[in-house]
Amino acid sequence: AARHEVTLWARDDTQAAVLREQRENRRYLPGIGLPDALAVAGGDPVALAARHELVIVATPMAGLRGLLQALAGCTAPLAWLCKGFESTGLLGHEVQAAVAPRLLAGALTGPSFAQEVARGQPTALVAASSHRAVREALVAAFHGPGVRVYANDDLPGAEVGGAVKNVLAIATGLCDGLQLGLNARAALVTRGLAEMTRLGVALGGRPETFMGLSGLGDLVLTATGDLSRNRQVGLALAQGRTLEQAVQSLGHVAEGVLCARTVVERAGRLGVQMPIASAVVALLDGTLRPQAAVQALMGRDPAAERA
Ligand SMILES: NC(=O)C1=CN([C@@H]2O[C@H](COP(=O)(O)OP(=O)(O)OC[C@H]3O[C@@H](n4cnc5c(N)ncnc54)[C@H](O)[C@@H]3O)[C@@H](O)[C@H]2O)C=CC1
Ligand SMILES: O=C(CO)COP(=O)(O)O
Repeated sequence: AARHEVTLWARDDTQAAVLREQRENRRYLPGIGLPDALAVAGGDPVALAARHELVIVATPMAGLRGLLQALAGCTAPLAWLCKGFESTGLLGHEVQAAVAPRLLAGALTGPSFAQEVARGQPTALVAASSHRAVREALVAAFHGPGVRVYANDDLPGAEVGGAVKNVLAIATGLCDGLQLGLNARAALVTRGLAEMTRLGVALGGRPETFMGLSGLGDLVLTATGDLSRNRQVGLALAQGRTLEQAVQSLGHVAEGVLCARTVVERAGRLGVQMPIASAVVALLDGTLRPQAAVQALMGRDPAAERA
């Protein structure tokens, strides 16, 4: 908003009025004032999008389909921020191909806790899209003193990284909550990266994407940073809380909880092995206790180290 004319759109008109009056999102981003220059609107998103040069969709995965459907005729470049698989089993670009194939679209992703971005702390992101116009619009809008934006045309790879790291952050939260040690955490992150890469390549991503900001970068941030909601779920489960309690006390979306099963099912259909993600599914289901999950992962047969 310091460099461009920006409108924040809220799907609920009452909420838009509250944001306009309080200049703060007290429920979801407390303590961070909205810049004076930022306009806040409710109403029709289609008419609003038609008056802007770039559209950013900042819903959870569950809200992406509806908004893309509404904005299907939009001619401005559009990018979503959500990271996960939809409950149908689709990634964001697959949802878009189904409901709004003509959009010039992509994802803005990478290691970026919202609170730190909002405070202007240094952050590096990835503008992922097969469309050059989208990559360039995202770099032009966001690249600046506080944010570096790298362009990548591998949208499937960037999306798999953002989705799978959430599931792996639940595992590392559990690992740390159970005090299994720093060796165990490093092993989980590294072998988790191998799982992410295997699935991502099978879904059309390029191997090097997983070594970049949207893969390794976001995995390191989310698996080790206590601001992560997915990691917090793992920590809460380690304290003996039920999944319901862990999710309720969070008060925010934890996409890894919602898509862990989908990740493992899609991997299964492609013949991709994901032992850590599978253990997370069993832990979330309550069919495996944490100690049994550790034994199961450590008891696997020896294997050659490769992705
Ligand atoms: N918070 C963070 O640091 C980051 C979050 N993300 C991703 O962005 C997405 C949203 O995350 P947050 O805003 O942090 O979650 P949040 O739980 O803090 O806020 C969710 C927001 O989405 C709205 N919402 C909920 N269901 C909706 C629906 N069906 N349709 C439209 N809007 C809906 C809520 O009213 C609320 O404003 C997630 O996919 C998350 O993985 C990505 C990068 C960083
Ligand atoms: O994606 C994120 C940081 O890049 C936020 O992760 P959480 O959703 O686990 O908080």
